[in-house]
Amino acid sequence: MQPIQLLRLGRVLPVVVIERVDDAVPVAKALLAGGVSTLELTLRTPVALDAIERVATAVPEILVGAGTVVSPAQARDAVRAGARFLVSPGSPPALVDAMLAERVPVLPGVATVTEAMAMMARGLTELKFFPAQTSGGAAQLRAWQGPLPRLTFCPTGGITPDTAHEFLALSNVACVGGSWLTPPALIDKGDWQGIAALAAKAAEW
Ligand SMILES: O=C(O)C(=O)C[C@H](O)[C@H](O)COP(=O)(O)O
Repeated sequence: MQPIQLLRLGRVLPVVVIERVDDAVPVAKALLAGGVSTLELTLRTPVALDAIERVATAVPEILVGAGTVVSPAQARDAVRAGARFLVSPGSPPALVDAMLAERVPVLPGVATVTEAMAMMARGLTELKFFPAQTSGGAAQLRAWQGPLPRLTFCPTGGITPDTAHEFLALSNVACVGGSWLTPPALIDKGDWQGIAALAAKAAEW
């Protein structure tokens, strides 16, 4: 799969933090039930790799990737656990090398024109724009359309259901990322229907 195909799988890429590994499969099933076919499981908790493995095994219909990839070792470990794509908040060269070596779609993060140009120079044309809201929001990406016409972004960071449409209206945005589909309060309560309902709203975009 090419990165552009990953970005076009849906208009929203859920960013999920799993604290208890037993929550991983029900969260993935709830997102799928709501019509969302991808999820980015962040490597921010000790159970994250186990959670990726469980989702990859038990819910193969959803495409699970790893987010918050900040070290080369994490890129390798995540793919071994079953991650089918890799997302990073940043794009330091050694990390991007390690992510590309895994031969899965990768979305390194950029927040400036120079960072975006550095990725373009490596032949990467699909990027995460992070942190989207505080790095200039949709206006920033609109300003990049002229000088960087070949790039397509998945903005993430501070996006809400109310602001998502400003980004999705741009020709250089394929999807938006965000954690609002899987709020910790709903996960803690085991409110899988609530998560499915949030996913269903976003799946209509
Ligand atoms: O963990 C990563 O890889 C990141 O780059 C950060 C996340 O994508 C954002 O923290 C999600 O942002 P919110 O939707 O505002 O919660």
